[in-house]
Amino acid sequence: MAGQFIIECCGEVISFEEVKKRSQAYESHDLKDVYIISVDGNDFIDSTRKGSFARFINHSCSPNCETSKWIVSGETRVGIFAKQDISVGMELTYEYNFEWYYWGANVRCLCGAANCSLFLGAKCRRFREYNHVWEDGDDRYIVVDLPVYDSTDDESTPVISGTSGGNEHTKILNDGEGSTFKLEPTNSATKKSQRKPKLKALLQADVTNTSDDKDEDMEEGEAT
Ligand SMILES: C[S@@+](CC[C@H](N)C(=O)[O-])C[C@H]1O[C@@H](n2cnc3c(N)ncnc32)[C@H](O)[C@@H]1O
Repeated sequence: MAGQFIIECCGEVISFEEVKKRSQAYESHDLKDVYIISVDGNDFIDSTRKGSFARFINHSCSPNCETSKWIVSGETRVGIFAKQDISVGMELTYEYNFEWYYWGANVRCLCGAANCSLFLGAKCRRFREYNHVWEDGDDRYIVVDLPVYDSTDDESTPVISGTSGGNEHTKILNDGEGSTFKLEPTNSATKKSQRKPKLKALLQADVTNTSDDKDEDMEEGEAT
């Protein structure tokens, strides 16, 4: 049912400084998936090593769920809520609003939506600045020669530091732009000089709906 609470995003609550350290560590372990959500730019939820099942929800450009921040007993919590009626067996998805803090391999979006942006984070400013060339008098982008990571290439789940079921993350930030655009693969000679891929993007909860002082129990307990 639309508006229904589904699950809380739980994990380790960490600072941006810690996000940077962990992102580098995850990168060094060749962990490609991102499991870090920005709560407010200061606090981040990292569910790479521990967290709720929300960590397994994939992104879609046409999602059936959305994230929402709630203040519960003075503490900011992030929940996943249904945007529409969802039938049993349907995959849950939400819009990641990926943002890039560092340049890295681009992740091809596999959501399959008609309005798909083709790459995770394709709407954010840094992605566009790095990957696209503006055409004169045109507001479209041209995708240049990009390293692409396809998450379906991963056959096994990485293990981090002796923990089981480890996953990877890096970071994010919302773009706040939300413009629609078209991407055109090309081998254009206008390609920018290739920068060495370092870290990748982070993902942030869509925090458009903050509900204050709701003493709602979101069932999953406190973030660890
Ligand atoms: C929070 S995890 C989602 C769960 C992850 N797919 C898993 O199996 O553990 C986020 C990562 O999943 C992958 N992912 C999520 N949505 C995707 C999409 N629409 N297209 C491609 N990869 C996606 C990306 O690698 C992303 O960094």
